[in-house]
Amino acid sequence: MDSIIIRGNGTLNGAIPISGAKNAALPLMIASLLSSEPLVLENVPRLADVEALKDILSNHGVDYRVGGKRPGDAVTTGRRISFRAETIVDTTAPYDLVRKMRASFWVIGPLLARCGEAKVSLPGGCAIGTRPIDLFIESLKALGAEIDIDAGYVSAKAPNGLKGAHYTFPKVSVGATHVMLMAASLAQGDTIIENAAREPEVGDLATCLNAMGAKITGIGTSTLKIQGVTSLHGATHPVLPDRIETGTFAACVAMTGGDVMLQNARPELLQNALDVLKQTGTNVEILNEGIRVSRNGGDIHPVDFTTEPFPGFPTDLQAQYMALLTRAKGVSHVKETIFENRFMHVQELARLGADIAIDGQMATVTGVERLSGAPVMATDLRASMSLVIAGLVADGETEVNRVYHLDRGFELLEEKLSAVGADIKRVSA
Ligand SMILES: CC(=O)N[C@H]1[C@@H](OP(=O)(O)OP(=O)(O)OC[C@H]2O[C@@H](n3ccc(=O)[nH]c3=O)[C@H](O)[C@@H]2O)O[C@H](CO)[C@@H](O)[C@@H]1O
Ligand SMILES: C=C(OP(=O)(O)O)C(=O)O
Repeated sequence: MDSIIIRGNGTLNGAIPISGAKNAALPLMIASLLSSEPLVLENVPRLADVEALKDILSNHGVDYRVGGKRPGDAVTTGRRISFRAETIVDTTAPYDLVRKMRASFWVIGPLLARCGEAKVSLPGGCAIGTRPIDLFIESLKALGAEIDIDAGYVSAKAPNGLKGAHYTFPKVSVGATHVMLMAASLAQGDTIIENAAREPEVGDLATCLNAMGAKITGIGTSTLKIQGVTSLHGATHPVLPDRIETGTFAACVAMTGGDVMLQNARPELLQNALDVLKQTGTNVEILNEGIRVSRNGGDIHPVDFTTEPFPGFPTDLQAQYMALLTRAKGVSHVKETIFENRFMHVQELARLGADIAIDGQMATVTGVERLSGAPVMATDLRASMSLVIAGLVADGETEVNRVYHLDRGFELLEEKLSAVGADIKRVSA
């Protein structure tokens, strides 16, 4: 099995191109199930999750073609992929395919809306909490679906089509909002979704659906209004830049010091996280080309933050920022409110010399003078990345195992970090 070897070796300098967002690309790809015409996505990142979803969509009858980048496109890493679901050949998403990735469960929305039925295995995904599906079930029932859960599968039926409804989510859910948006786009009549997730990836999906002929208003707010239409057509849509990758590389530079331009990054997608970064003493400059992050010596200041739904601090950056704070001059507090089990990186950061105490949802991070390299492994994607960040300044060699987690969500990780001066390489055992 591959591992990543990092040697702490000083500052990072240069430029890193930001890829298309994993968490936008996945629901956009799933939206291709809603139309018999091609949905062309640009700037699709090369990630294990994208590959896994291609297999799942193929099983339903989606034909995909990978094209080159657009002429003149500044992004060198993304791809243009055309997805076409001319006919849906199978409305079942089997366990073997769905277990690899949580988002694959979301096919339930478009399959149900287009075919009147779907049978989807209960999902897998990052081991960060129990991750129930009650909000999906309740919101689809509000649209008139009949739902049955048996033998690890959710079977949904709407033989006479879905009907528009007024539904208020009792809790903000990104995935359940994606699914309800897709389902309501092809429902009869109007739907109002209240307490919808406002994450930029939800807005990206809604914008793409509108380009396909959907009628969605309120994009970017917590109230989405959808006028159902009878069919959707093809469209071309660029995947949003990855705000989590942006925040992650920003944390790398804050950790090592140096000066890096995050090309194509968009500050409005992670304002809260950039504000927290500034409080650590890191410079953040917004330029036409992207976001420039620099820190020239001096201490990392301690800071307190709490994860919250957008526009709050994203849970998907919690582990990476915690890694940064392990080297702060003083005590920081990190509160995780989205997932109940998202401190799995703490134990591994401790192996590198970090001083972190956990009490329920709160982690107290006491900065240390020095981290020292060791073999480590994490149980999820962002946790793995926190170990890479710590490894960038640790003395000696840090070996991060279970690299398949990183491959789910960080495109060309070693290439991008090596290009700005990090000593990082992948080795096969
Ligand atoms: C592929 C993708 O985009 N994944 C992101 C998505 O995950 P995902 O869409 O799975 O996360 P949700 O927003 O649904 O989860 C938020 C909270 O709601 C709870 N919940 C969710 C659904 C449900 O039916 N019942 C319920 O109780 C979850 O357990 C969690 O506590 O948003 C998360 C929160 O920003 C991110 O960390 C993930 O990276
Ligand atoms: C938690 C994540 O992904 P997933 O929802 O696919 O598990 C993530 O991207 O950090």
